[in-house]
Amino acid sequence: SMLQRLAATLRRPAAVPLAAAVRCISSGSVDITVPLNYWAGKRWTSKEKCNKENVYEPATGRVLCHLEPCGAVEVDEAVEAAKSAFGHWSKMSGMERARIMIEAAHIIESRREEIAEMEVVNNGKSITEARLDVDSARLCIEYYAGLASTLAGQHVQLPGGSFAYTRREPLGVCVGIGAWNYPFQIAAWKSAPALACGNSMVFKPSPVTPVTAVMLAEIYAEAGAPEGLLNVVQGGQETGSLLCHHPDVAKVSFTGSVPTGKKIMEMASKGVKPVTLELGGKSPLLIFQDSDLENAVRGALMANFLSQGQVCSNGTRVFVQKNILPEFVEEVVKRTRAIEIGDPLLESTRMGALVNQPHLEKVLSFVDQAKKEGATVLLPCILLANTINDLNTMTCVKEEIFGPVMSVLSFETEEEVLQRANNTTMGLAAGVFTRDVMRAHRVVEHLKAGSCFINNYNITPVEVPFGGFKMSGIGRENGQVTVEHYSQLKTVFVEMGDVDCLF
Ligand SMILES: NC(=O)c1ccc[n+]([C@@H]2O[C@H](COP(=O)([O-])OP(=O)(O)OC[C@H]3O[C@@H](n4cnc5c(N)ncnc54)[C@H](O)[C@@H]3O)[C@@H](O)[C@H]2O)c1
Repeated sequence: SMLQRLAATLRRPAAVPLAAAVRCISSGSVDITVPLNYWAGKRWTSKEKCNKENVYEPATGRVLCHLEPCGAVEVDEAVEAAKSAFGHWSKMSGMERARIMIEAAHIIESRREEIAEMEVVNNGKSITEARLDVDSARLCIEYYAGLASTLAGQHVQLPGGSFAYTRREPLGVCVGIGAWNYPFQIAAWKSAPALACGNSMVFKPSPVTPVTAVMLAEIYAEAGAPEGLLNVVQGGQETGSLLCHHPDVAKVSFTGSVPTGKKIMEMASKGVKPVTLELGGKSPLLIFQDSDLENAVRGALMANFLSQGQVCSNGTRVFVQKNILPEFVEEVVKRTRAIEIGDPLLESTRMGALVNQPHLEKVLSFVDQAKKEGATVLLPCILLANTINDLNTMTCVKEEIFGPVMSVLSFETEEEVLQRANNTTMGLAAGVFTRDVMRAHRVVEHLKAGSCFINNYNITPVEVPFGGFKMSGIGRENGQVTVEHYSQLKTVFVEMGDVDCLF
C-alpha cells in the first residue's frame, strides 16, 4: 500500500507529496517534515524558526513534527493572499464556484484513506472514525457546492414603478479557528459555506493538530481554486489573536472552549466583526422507562465514547428513569467493557488515544474527584451518582470533561429531569429516548439546547444546522441557514420617477 500511496502522490503533480515524507503508516513510525503553513498556493517554513514547538502523536507520545507558529508578518501575508483570491472568487458565479468545490470533494474521496491516516496519527482517534470525519468533510463541501448557485436576492416592488432589490454578497476574508478534536472536518465545515458564499479564508488549526488542514487547502488549490482561497497559518493564541484583530478580516468563525470563545468575541467586537462560535457543552441524555433499552444503551455509548469522548456535543449526563436504572447500568457496563481499545490505526480498534498526556491527566483527575465526591465508579469511564444531593454539586456533572467519562444519574419524573437537564450554563445538545411520541416532542420543546435528538444521539448530517444555545455558542454551522452567517445583504433602491424633494 506504500507503493499505491506513492503512485497516488505522483498522480497529483500540483500537491506537495506529503506521503513521501512519511516512511510507513503505522503508529510510532511517522515523521512529517513538510512545512505546515500554507498561503498563496505554497507551503512555507516560518521566518521565526526559534519558536518551533513539538507536535506529538497521541498513540505513542512520539514527536510527529514541529509547529512553526506564524507571527504578524506571516499572518499579514496569508491575509493578503486571501484578499487577492477574494477578488477573483467573489466575482465568479455560484455555478463556477460549485464546480471547483465538487472537484475538491472528488479529490477528498480519492484521498480518503491517506487523509484519515494522517488524522489518526495526529489526533489519536480510530481509523474507522477518521474515515467518517473525512466523509463528513466531503459531504459538507458537496452540500454547499449545491447551495452556491441558489444564492440570490429578492425583488421588491415600490410605488410608481420604482423597486428595490437585494444582493446576497460575501463578507470578504473570513478567519476560521479550529479545535483539535475534528481537525479536518472543522476545516471543511468552516471553509465550505464560506467559500460557497464567495469568501476566502485564513484557517488556523489547533497547534495540537496542525497536519490535515493544510491538506484541505492543497486540495482546493488542486481542484482549481484561485491561489490564496484557503490559507493555513499555524500557531496558538498569539497567532489566533493576530487574525482576530486583523483589519482586513471580515469575520471570525471559531470552534473551541467557552473561555476562548469569549475572548474571540471580545477581540472581534473591536472591529465590529460578526462571529460564529461553536463552543463546549455538558449535554443531557434522558432515558425514560418506556425506551427501547437496547437502542437507549447504544445511544448512550454514541453520546459518550466517539473520538475518545472528546466531542463537544457529547451527552455526558445520562439521566435514566429509576425503574430501569439497574438494567441500563448492567447493559451499558457490559458493552463498554467490550469496546476494543488500542492502536488507532488497527481496523479492530474502536477507541484510540486521548489527544495528549496533560489532557489524559486532566480527564483522570475528574474521575478521582468524582470518587471523592461520592460517585460509584463502575468502570474508569462510567460514574454513577448516588444521591440527588451529589448531583447538584458533583464536578463531573457540572463541568465539561472532554474525555470518555459518562455520568449516569437517576430520575423519577419528567418535570424533575427537565429541570435538572436544563440546569447548566451550556446548551449545545440534548437527547431523549422514549417510545411515547407525545412525550418525545414535549420534552424536546422544553430542552434548552441547539441540537436535540429523539431516539438517537450524535448524528450530524451536514444538511441540518448545528450549534448551541446559551454559552455553547452563537450562529450555526451546516444547513441552509449558515449561508446567512457567511454573507450579507445589500439593498438597492431604484427610483423610476422624479425625486420627491421636501426642500
Ligand atoms: N461546538 C463545537 O462545534 C465544538 C467542536 C469541537 C470542540 N469544541 C470545544 O472545544 C474545546 C476543546 O478544544 P480546544 O482545547 O482546542 O479549545 P481551545 O479553546 O483551547 O482552542 C481552540 C482554538 O482557539 C485557539 N486559541 C486559543 N486561545 C486563543 C486566543 N486568545 N485568541 C485566538 N485563538 C485562540 C487555539 O489555538 C485553538 O486553535 C472543548 O470545550 C469543546 O467542547 C466545540
